[in-house]
Amino acid sequence: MQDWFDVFRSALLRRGVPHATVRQVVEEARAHTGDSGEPPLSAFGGPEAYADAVVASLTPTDPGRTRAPRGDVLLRARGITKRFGRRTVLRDVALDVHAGEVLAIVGANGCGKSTLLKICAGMVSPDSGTVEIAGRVGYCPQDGGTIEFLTADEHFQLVGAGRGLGRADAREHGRTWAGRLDWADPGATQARHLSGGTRQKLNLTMSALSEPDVLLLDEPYQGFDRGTYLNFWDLVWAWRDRGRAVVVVTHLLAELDKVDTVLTLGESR
Ligand SMILES: Nc1ncnc2c1ncn2[C@@H]1O[C@H](COP(=O)(O)OP(=O)(O)OP(=O)(O)O)[C@@H](O)[C@H]1O
Repeated sequence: MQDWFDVFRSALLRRGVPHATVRQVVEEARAHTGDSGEPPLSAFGGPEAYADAVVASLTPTDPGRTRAPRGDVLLRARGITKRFGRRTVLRDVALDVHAGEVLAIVGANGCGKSTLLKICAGMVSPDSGTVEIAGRVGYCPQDGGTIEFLTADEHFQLVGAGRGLGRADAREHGRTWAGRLDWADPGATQARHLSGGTRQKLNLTMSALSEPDVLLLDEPYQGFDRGTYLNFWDLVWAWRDRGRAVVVVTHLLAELDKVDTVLTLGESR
């Protein structure tokens, strides 16, 4: 039987996608399934339909399409350079994200997407450059971020305390956000017993719970089933419509029609 990625590659070439782009898209799809362990058929659906979605996302969107009006810049980064040892991962990167804007960071594996997000979140220091944030920041990591022996409710209480919520209020807010991600009963299960996708729901719920002005999301949908994945984008658009600035690191080029702005690392914006 032909490999899913071979069929996908042929489907993209048949649709006239340039070879270099096909290579990048296939590599990114492979990386996504490699990271999540999910088979490509369940992650992306059929290769022909996914090729259609990728082609649609690569086609310039209708400029008349309605977008929420943009407000002030809530996240501004300038001259961000980061080296690990002798390798320069980020060189002079600049970024503006406005209130009411969703920006995607894309690029090849290892180009520094997660590093840039951590620098914006204040978790990693750049070698040079500045980050200015207006308001509160929420950060959802690609993995980790939960505490093994705490229950979901205890996570909500911990994060809620940071914004002055009492325990009961924090639990209620957390459960409401979890419900929007199809997670009906977060309650008393310790994080170590949650599936990978449910841990990501916990991470995302904690990011939302702090009611941030700027949301930094590092491939937050790993392990989500299709319904939760769609709910995730509804949430992102609801945040945008409420004037939040949202940054999503993604491997999936078919998502790019869901965002307002794309920053491709390694190229100018
Ligand atoms: N703490 C660290 N120490 C040394 N090298 C690091 C560290 N963090 C990241 N790197 C390296 O920096 C490069 C960029 O990593 P980063 O995780 O930011 O890339 P990415 O674009 O998010 O990758 P992916 O698409 O695979 O998630 C990689 O080569 C990685 O190995």
